[in-house]
Amino acid sequence: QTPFERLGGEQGIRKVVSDAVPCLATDPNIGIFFRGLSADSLERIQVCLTKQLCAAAGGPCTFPTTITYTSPVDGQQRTFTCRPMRAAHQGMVGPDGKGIANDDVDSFKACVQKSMQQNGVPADLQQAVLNILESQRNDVVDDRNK
Ligand code: HEM
Repeated sequence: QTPFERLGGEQGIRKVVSDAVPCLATDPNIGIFFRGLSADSLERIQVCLTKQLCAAAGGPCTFPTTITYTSPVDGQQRTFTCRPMRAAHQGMVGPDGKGIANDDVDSFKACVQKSMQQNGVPADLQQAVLNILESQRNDVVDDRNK
């Protein structure tokens, strides 16, 4: 079985991603970034992150890719092209005027891990997913914070 299959396919991954959102939105470190997002942006991130984890875990997805998602605002279908991690995260400005820092990535990973624990994902599989996230640290952390 691939990690993708063990995670319960795209549906299982989406569940883990969705269940991480309350943690992301209330995290003292990075919550402010997520609370400011429109409902549409929040939905897009979830679909894009699901596709990315699907691809990296051996599933039948590609990333970056164009997604179709249902807008939580009006229920209409929209398309959006998920960007590469560097393009999506560099230059973001938080309340302190700075971009994403190393400990922000730690907080992000902690929220995804908490969600995996809640969803009963086995420890070795949790580690595999965390490794996928970790491998993108350099693209996600703002160059100004290095
Ligand atoms: C390894 C860690 C991370 C991964 C894999 C990841 C993944 C993603 C993905 C797939 C998207 C959507 C791409 C797109 O908009 O085209 C996204 C967007 C975003 N990410 Fe991350 N992310 C990570 C870390 C972080 C951290 C630490 C923050 C902290 C604030 C963050 C904040 C955001 C925000 C605010 C957006 C929305 C950007 C927008 O709508 O313009 N991400 N992320």
